[in-house]
Amino acid sequence: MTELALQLQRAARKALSDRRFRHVQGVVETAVTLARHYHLPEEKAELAGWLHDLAREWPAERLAQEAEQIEVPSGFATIPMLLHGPVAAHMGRVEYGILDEDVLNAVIYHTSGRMAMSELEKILFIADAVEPGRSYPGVDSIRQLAFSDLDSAVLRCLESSILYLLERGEPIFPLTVMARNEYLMYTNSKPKTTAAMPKQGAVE
Ligand SMILES: Nc1ncnc2c1ncn2[C@@H]1O[C@H](COP(=O)(O)OP(=O)(O)O)[C@@H](O)[C@H]1O
Repeated sequence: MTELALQLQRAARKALSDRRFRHVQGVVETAVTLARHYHLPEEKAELAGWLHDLAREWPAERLAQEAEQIEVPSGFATIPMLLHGPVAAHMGRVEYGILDEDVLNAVIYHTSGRMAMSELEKILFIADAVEPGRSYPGVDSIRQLAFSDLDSAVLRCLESSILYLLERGEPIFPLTVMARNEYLMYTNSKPKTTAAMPKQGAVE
């Protein structure tokens, strides 16, 4: 593990409850495994994993206050819980000197997803949804799908997330819907994989 990864791991340990820290460990493990599988830089996947939830346990008011001081992509502030990604990316930049835009974007969009995600963004997005601690209908088939077809796995994660939000009567960030439509179109236009498509399921 690099010194920077170690620093971020310690920061996550300090900032998060035991339960959430275990989730973050699971995300790192899953993201690094996926990166290795797809021949992507494992070190970036690890950094993004340790960083992504650093502000996840901040109260909504603190996130909203912080978001006024920093640059946040448009629309995020309308759903305060989504701000934990952009806030963590800002911390990565100013407190830990992470300047890699791909790592920072993966962290910014790890909850919402977005259209045209980079491979690293997709990996963190999927890892957050399917790390070993996650349990919801369909999660096992998304886990398998992630190793054969990243885009289809992204689509299933987006749809699970949308279903979960609908069932709970929560607002849905428009970027998530736009991403779902794009990945739907994209995966429909690709030759079908043999991997089993999961049933609908909600992200916890
Ligand atoms: N695409 C989205 N649009 C709107 N709200 C969302 C979206 N994704 C997540 N949320 C909200 O943000 C909260 C935190 O999401 P997330 O970080 O994925 O949760 P978790 O604690 O399970 O990792 C969710 O419980 C939900 O209320």
